[in-house]
Amino acid sequence: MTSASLVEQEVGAAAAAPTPAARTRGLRKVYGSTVAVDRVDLEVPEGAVLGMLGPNGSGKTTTIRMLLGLVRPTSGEVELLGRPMPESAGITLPHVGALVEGPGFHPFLSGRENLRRCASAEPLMASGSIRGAVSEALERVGLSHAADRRYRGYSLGMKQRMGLAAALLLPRKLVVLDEPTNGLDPAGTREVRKVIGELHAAGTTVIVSSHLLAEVEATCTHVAVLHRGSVVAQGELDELLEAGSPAVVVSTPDVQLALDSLRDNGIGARSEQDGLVVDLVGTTAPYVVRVLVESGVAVHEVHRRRAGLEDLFAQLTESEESGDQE
Ligand SMILES: Nc1ncnc2c1ncn2[C@@H]1O[C@H](COP(=O)(O)OP(=O)(O)OP(=O)(O)O)[C@@H](O)[C@H]1O
Repeated sequence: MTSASLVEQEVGAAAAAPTPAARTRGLRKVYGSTVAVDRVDLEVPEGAVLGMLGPNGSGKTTTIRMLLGLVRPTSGEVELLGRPMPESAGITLPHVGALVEGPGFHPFLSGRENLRRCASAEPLMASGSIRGAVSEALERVGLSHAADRRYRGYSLGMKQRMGLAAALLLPRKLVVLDEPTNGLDPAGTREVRKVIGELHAAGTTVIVSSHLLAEVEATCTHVAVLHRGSVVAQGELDELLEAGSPAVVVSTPDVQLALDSLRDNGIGARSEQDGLVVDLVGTTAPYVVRVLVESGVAVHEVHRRRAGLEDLFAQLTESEESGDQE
């Protein structure tokens, strides 16, 4: 291959690299003596559903606010849809739907009237589409029945649904939801899950912060775990779960014999509901099976155990002197 064609190939590869929907570099926010966010390098691929996880006070909301240009970083950079924030807010934000704390609806207007006001303020909304878009958004979040009641009388969950409806008024490239299931009943939580699934299917990138690990595990393709203002893990959910605490589950009637022989060989194991869980730290599955078989243990089945998000989260955030501000 000539050097010219090599250069062409490299240029082509660089041009083909997709721009992340959101990216931060060295993001930091300090409030007085509190470092709310520190050295955060976040990368949210286009089309991903990224779950932002972290204990209370770990910096999720502050990071989201900086992404949206609502809070100016002390230092570091934010790019949203390939453009710097907050400088490009005017161009970028019409393509971004956001549910963040305190959406500021008018208490004496109905839900429908409030959403009409939001819709008329949307630069990309054609005035002839407002009526239909508002009804559709109300329907999607399950608020149609209460649409003509005053916002003031809405419950916390209904107010949360209104915020979500405002984020969904238009097709967006990116939707950012800060704790969208806060205050919602189980039906509301299921609806949020459904909405996230629909957004994902339509190719919209979603960033969602949550305390509900099961929700994140069920809805997200990627996760970023924050701890004390810093990202301690991020990437594809499946890959992170594969990498976390490798173990195999062994089905055997000879549990005690198995535990004894593994212990004698320096291998960690414990009996759990679904079988004998053997840690693969410093050992391999074939070696474990050999030890068991040579000790006379009847091995009926062996399968790899994937760590749950809850285990991974605990490993990452319950460090030594973890003084989390719960
Ligand atoms: N406006 C502010 N002024 C002073 N301190 C702030 C401000 N906003 C956030 N903080 C502090 O920054 C840290 C991170 O807060 P943040 O709200 O980003 O965390 P979080 O992960 O969203 O928490 P939670 O899960 O409780 O909502 C906390 O110590 C918080 O007290």
